[in-house]
Amino acid sequence: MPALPPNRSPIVISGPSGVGKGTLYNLLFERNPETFTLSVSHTTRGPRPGEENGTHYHFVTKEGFASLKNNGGFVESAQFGDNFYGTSKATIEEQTRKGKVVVLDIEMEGVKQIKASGFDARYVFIAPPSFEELEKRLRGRGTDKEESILKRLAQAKLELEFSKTPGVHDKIIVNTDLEKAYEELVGFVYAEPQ
Ligand SMILES: Nc1ncnc2c1ncn2[C@@H]1O[C@H](COP(=O)(O)OP(=O)(O)OP(=O)(O)O)[C@@H](O)[C@H]1O
Repeated sequence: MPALPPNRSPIVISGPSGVGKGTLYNLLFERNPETFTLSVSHTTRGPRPGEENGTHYHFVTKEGFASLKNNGGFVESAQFGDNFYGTSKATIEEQTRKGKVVVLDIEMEGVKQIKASGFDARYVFIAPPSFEELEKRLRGRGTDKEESILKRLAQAKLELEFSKTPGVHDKIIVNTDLEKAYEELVGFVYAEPQ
């Protein structure tokens, strides 16, 4: 595998919760540590124990966040509960300048925003082999309460529907077998620019 893919534009990975996005891109990082990096988001929520500013998130005040947003500094942003989250253009540009291919893990509304912003990226959707298998993975992961699992499954229906919109994603990978899905992702990421 060459050290750097010929196309270095950021990769936006989306797909329903529990489909295996994190599992897949973590393999990409583990196996190619010099090449890829996960985009670091901004958030107004406070750091949890062990979280470092600049590594897990850029922790900012609500005022700081609002000012960045008003200046068009985010390619996408969202509010969850009382907290704001966003992906800053400057952060991605800085990580790209350091020679890394930036991977972004973005949910559906964020993908719509990024696409609307005209941001130059490659869009990959990770799909489950079936809805039943998605539910099995979410339950098998053992990290979510029943209420959260039901919410994620309801949202998954919308995401799967959206993924059928022509022209939104450059690549759709069905994550049936993890190694095969990984190979497909690598094949796409290292492909020559069209
Ligand atoms: N191909 C696969 N076959 C079977 N299980 C898988 C496969 N890929 C991932 N999994 C498992 O599915 C579960 C969900 O994976 P993961 O946490 O990576 O999903 P995610 O899409 O990143 O979810 P979220 O958006 O909620 O962070 C994990 O327990 C993971 O080990």
